[in-house]
Amino acid sequence: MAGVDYLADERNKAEFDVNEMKIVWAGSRHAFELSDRISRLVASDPAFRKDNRPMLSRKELFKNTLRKTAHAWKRINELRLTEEEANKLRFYVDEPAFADLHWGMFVPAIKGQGTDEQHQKWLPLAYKMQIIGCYAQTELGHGSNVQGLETTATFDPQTDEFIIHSPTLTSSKWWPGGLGKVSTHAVVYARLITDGKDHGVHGFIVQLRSLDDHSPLPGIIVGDIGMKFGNGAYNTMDNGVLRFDHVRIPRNQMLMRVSQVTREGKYKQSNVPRQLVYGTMVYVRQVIVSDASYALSRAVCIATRYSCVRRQFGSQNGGAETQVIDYKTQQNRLFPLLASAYAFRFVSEWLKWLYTDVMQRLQANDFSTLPEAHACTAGLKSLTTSATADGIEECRKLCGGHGYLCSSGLPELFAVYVPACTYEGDNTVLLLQVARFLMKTVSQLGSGKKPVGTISYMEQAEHLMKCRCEVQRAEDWLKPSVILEVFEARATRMSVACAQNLSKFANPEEGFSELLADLVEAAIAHCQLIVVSKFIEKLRQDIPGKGVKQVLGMLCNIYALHILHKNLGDFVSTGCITSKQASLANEQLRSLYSQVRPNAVALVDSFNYTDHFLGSVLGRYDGNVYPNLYEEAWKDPLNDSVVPDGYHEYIRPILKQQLRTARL
Ligand SMILES: CC/C=C\C/C=C\C/C=C\CCCC(=O)SCCNC(=O)CCNC(=O)[C@H](O)C(C)(C)COP(=O)(O)OP(=O)(O)OC[C@H]1O[C@@H](n2cnc3c(N)ncnc32)[C@H](O)[C@@H]1OP(=O)(O)O
Ligand SMILES: Cc1cc2nc3c(=O)[nH]c(=O)nc-3n(C[C@H](O)[C@H](O)[C@H](O)COP(=O)(O)OP(=O)(O)OC[C@H]3O[C@@H](n4cnc5c(N)ncnc54)[C@H](O)[C@@H]3O)c2cc1C
Repeated sequence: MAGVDYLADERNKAEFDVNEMKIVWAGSRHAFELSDRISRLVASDPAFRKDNRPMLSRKELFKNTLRKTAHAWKRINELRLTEEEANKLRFYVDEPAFADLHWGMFVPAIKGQGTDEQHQKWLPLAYKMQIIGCYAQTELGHGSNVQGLETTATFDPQTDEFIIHSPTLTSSKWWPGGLGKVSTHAVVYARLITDGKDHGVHGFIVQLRSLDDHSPLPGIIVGDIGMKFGNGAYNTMDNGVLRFDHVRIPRNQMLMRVSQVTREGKYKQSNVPRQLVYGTMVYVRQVIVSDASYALSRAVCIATRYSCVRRQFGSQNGGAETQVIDYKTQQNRLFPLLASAYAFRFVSEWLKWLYTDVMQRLQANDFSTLPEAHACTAGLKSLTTSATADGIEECRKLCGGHGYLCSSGLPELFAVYVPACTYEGDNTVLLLQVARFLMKTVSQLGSGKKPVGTISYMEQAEHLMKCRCEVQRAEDWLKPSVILEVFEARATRMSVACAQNLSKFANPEEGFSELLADLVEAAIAHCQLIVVSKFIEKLRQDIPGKGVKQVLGMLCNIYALHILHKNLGDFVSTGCITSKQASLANEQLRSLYSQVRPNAVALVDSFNYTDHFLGSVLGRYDGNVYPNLYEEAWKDPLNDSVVPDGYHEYIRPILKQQLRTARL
């Protein structure tokens, strides 16, 4: 029945103003209106259809992506979209493509590491897509260890050129998105060698393919690295392999903001930290945190709506069965994910602010906040992508058997999302960067150097090492000051314990290696504290709209108490809380689930996702799941004929043979 809203009752239960919540989720009224307009534009354009993706072969899939990307670019130009609008359009098209890397990494790498002159030359070409670029850093033999890259860029003073070379098989560039079949150019990371001296890894703009016929330039071998996890999914992207055989580029194609090579071949470093060479990664990690909130919210939206539609058991006198969302087990799995989606949204807003602030400081040669920005982007990228990948899979299970169908949208979402735990820095490797930052901070306590920003809580280390949680009743867990102190105490105690254990080793690096697992846990505790504290900070702001702040308060408490519940070992073993207080936290959590329950559908409606973007029969806005699921099944190519291809070759002979055997 078209037009019936099967979730209307759920929507009527909401205790807050959904329209105001949509604005909170989007970040501002402007952001909401823009996002709403662009999502509808994409959803109404048949060229952006995506429901056939799992059925396509790799070649068809890739060509389809090329077609969509070209169409998107056409629309962006026809409609004269701003950069913000164009980014949203690509987001709602929802198909990983070479353009993500062009806009997301190639352009930012040139902007961040290029000189003014290089900006003038390359950015206009890139902005008009007259060249298409990728970010070629990872190699077959090294990804995490950037300092271990092998590709060389050797300066030739005779010709004023660099010679880019892949000396070994393991030095082949391997993974860059957009490289395999599309990019005309790349920012290539290679060891800079002048006068026989190795100056470490630097970025170079290298042309890979002819701008006339797209063939690889002399000395370049380039191709796609092959099928990846899942059908459809990330296979729309041409992750590539690239080898150089003494390819020459002009000297002015080394990105020279951080360091320069003169005409004479002299290596000079600007008065900026060498880590700025890694600046594009910091930028993208911050974007990835924001994307985590979108990916998780999408899965949660599907699982929440479907959990209201789906009924199992509990029928009384022939009445309706129980909606599965009313089972406390379902709530205990789903509502923390709903809360996490909101928590990640708010922490990513803050991270974007932090990143912008660091960039402004860099312009003024103030590098003081760079280490914190690195630790926060690395740690939050790791925390949010791991939680999101696990959360999407949990949402699939929350949808029972139907969640396993591609038409649920969840298998593809998981397959597309899960590499986020690896790309832009393996999540464990990134947490170890946070751990280094924490150990450095602890070692400086009492030295007069004040910990600032997200680590400023360590200034109270003396208090946090011995404080006792004051919770006596379940409601005490609703006090933000109580939650903050407990999370700060846990993070401090775990870091200090690691530092104390490290100090027992004569060689600190050996100690670090031995304690890696504990260090990762301390880093997670610190990152979880950041997420909790930014949620609490958000709630201190003026948030208009009936009931909006109240329901966000519930989500904030669910996020914090669920983390506490899942990590009780940490909280109890460090003496931050007692086991009695742990059970009071659990009691409060159950009560919060009951409070959130009537608001669940409205909370996912607040994401304002179109059915096109969700791409899920189970998550449809109108909740009309069964007829559509039924109809969807018949669209499968296997159902094109009643008797399948292969019947005569393979099924019939078996059946006949069985008949003969039966007669014997
Ligand atoms: C708009 C849309 C955007 C994009 C589209 C989104 C998604 C597209 C999909 C996929 C894109 C994926 C792209 C990629 O994967 S690109 C490749 C990414 N590769 C990595 O992330 C590699 C990870 N490894 C590293 O980053 C580094 O090797 C390292 C682990 C950080 C170690 O570096 P190293 O030089 O050896 O440093 P250390 O000796 O450990 O530290 C020295 C010193 O430097 C500090 N440091 C390290 N990194 C940074 C940084 N980025 N910024 C600032 N400072 C940094 C470190 O803390 C240490 O400081 P000390 O004070 O302790 O000396
Ligand atoms: C879909 C996708 C897209 C990508 N796009 C790009 C791109 O556009 N451009 C680009 O340059 N690269 C890209 N990459 C590469 C990506 O950045 C790397 O794969 C990533 O940085 C991880 O590095 P690795 O593969 O070397 O992992 P490895 O470092 O080999 O990790 C293997 C295991 O070793 C562990 N490990 C490694 N080092 C340590 C350590 N020091 N301590 C403890 N444990 C450790 C890791 O935790 C992991 O479990 C992409 C990758 C994927 C999957």
